[in-house]
Amino acid sequence: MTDQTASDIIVTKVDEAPQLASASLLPVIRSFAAAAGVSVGTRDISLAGRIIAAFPERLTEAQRQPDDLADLGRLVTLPGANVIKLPNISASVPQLVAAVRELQAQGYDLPDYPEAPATPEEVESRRRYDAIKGSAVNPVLREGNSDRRAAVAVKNYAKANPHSMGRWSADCKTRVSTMAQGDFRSNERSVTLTAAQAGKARIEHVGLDGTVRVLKQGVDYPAGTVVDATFMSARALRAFLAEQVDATQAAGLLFSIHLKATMMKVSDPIIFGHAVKAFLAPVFDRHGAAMQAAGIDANSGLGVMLERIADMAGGAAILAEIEATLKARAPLYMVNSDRGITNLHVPSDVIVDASMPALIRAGGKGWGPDGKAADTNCIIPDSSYAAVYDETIAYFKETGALDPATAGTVQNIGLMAQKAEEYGSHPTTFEIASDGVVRLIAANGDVLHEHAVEAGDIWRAASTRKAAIEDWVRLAIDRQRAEGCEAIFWLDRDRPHDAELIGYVEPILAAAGVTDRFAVLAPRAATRRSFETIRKGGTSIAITGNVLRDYLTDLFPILELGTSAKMLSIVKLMNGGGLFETGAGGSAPKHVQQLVEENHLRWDSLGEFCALGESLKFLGETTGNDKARILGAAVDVATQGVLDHDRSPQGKAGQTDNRDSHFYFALYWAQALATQTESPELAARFAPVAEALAANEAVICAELAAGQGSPADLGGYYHTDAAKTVAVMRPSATFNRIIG
Ligand SMILES: NC(=O)C1=CN([C@@H]2O[C@H](COP(=O)(O)OP(=O)(O)OC[C@H]3O[C@@H](n4cnc5c(N)ncnc54)[C@H](OP(=O)(O)O)[C@@H]3O)[C@@H](O)[C@H]2O)C=CC1
Ligand SMILES: O=C(O)CCC(=O)C(=O)O
Ligand SMILES: [Mg+2]
Repeated sequence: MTDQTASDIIVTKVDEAPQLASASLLPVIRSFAAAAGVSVGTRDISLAGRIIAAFPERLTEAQRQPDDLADLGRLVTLPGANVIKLPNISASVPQLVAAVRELQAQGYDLPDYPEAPATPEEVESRRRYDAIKGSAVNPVLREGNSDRRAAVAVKNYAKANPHSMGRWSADCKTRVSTMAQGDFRSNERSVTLTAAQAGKARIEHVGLDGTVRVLKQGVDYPAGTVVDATFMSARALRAFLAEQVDATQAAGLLFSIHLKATMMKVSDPIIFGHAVKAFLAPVFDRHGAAMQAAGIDANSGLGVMLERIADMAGGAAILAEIEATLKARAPLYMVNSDRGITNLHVPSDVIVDASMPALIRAGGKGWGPDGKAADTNCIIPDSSYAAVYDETIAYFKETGALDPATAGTVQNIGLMAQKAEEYGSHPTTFEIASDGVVRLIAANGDVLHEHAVEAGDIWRAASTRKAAIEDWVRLAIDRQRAEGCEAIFWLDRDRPHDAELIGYVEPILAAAGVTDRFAVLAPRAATRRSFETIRKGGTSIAITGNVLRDYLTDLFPILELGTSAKMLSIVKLMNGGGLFETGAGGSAPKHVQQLVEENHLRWDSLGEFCALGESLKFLGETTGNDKARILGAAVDVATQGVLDHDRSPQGKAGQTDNRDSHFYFALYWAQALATQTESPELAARFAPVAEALAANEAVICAELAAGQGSPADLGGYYHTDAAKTVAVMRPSATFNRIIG
């Protein structure tokens, strides 16, 4: 087989809830896979693992870890790649700092995260930490476009067992507020590169006095690349936010801001910082300079700010002013009202793809400081995609909530490969230092884009490669052919970038003779059409760019299935391999908190089961290992069994949890293998396993339940203690013995 460095399948080691779940599930997978001669390796892409790998020279031999992310980034470009990717933390600065502190406390001699690097050593540490920050993993691994949908069994289960939905009342005042001018959408320019313009481009800033400063050079754009440039005007953003602070209060709504500070790791923390400053404007007017001198950065959020101010001379007075300002303003949308954590505390606590659907599912309600649900002003500064949520809310106000018992489904084909579009733009995003002009200049000297900018503006270039676009359209054609249903390219002819994409899409559809099977609609119209289709029980394929891939694969699943954790998420790698993502959601920090408090893990591994089935079947196809294929088909049966018998985790201690669901998954998997007839050898091997698991069900369940209800010790959060984690996640000696 190809170079997977000796393993047939690689499973990523990640963070938080999915990592805890892996501690229980991976031994089952390894044990079963061995029967088909399939080896399952791991690569550590956790936040802690990536931090450790970045500072080998400061660590002991025993502490050091190789750079597994770099290794995986190489693997996914090989034809034989077969990777199961679990969700990992895309760290905001407060998360990164917390992880570093935890590792330091465990004896790792890591440098502090330098907020304001001064010495050459600090500049170097900051450079290494910046590479770890934000969404640093997904763009590296996603060497292909994405196909996310609910497996038929999962969708049918959701219809038969509909989750709760909040009610929409006609007088609901919840709304989306977005900028009308000066934002990324309004300033966008786009061009498709000619062969003459291909090569290494550069980005430069020309000051008002004519001084030229190169912001970035050697940006490699092959011919046919769609190259965009745009900027968010800081002046327009400040005016917009100030207006929203007042308008929210006048309308009697909760103030909320929804960004993607993780994936958009350069631009969105800055925008978040502007929101913190706008909300606390009186405090920043009076103490802004003093706070800045004390190294306080609003971009990291109110949480860190409050800690730091408490340490400042005269801090108590500033804290009192913050409290008074918060009282005088509109109430804030809360992350955790019991603990007083607001929307403005941490930039990565409210992430638009998950936060907006949760609010919409709740009937347009957010949580206020009083712990009660209330109508909310949802501020999404950039208007590029805000219309999707605005239209969704308008639609539900008109028609009432979606009924998951009868709703159809929206699948997604997402343009993601080769760091496509905005989600690949971090290295070419800049907070502008002074007024002037920013130019993007092609290798041949052509000025591709030019913008007059002011200090503080956020300028960025994004690119989308021809090969990635063509692959995406082909994937859409295949998917539409397989489903025979409505298929919509969510592209806006009036948006410069989308117009360039349409320039690719339409000729490819025409050449394939399938033009009539596809519609091209701007996001607002596509949103309405898709909801109308699924309300009638139909299926629609949303063919979208990278950002809408992310947003829609939480929005529709959360409304249709109650969660995006159950999504099938396949990335056909462009060089022939397969990347199987688990679910479409994140790493659920709230679940870890619950495990630590009461030893109940409500993480649902259904996404992992779906990914595992696909990965094994793919391995069977690509290597001719028929047993792997049979193992994969049996995974699908087991997944169905977990659903049919209601063995998915539930919310409260004492109910079925993640570990219980893994036992039942193993039981049904073994039974499916024991009863299949294609491989008598596998049947013979698994018959006694199935028998032993079934015979010991009561004992195993009792052993799994024994610790529930009391606190669990993992020996860490970002870097848990391996032995303690195993003890917590594999508490059934009987189950372990049978699997082992
Ligand atoms: N692919 C990736 O690598 C991704 C990583 N992330 C990262 O994840 C972290 C958290 O992001 P956040 O936006 O809070 O989103 P999450 O998806 O982690 O959490 C939102 C909520 O979704 C529910 N949920 C998600 N997954 C599951 C599951 N498998 N089983 C049961 N419920 C689930 C939980 O609801 P409830 O609490 O009601 O049970 C959870 O609180 C961030 O660090 C972010 O960067 C985010 C998205 C994708
Ligand atoms: O990489 C990230 O930060 C988040 C990815 C994500 O939300 C998604 O792919 O749906
Ligand atoms: Mg997402």
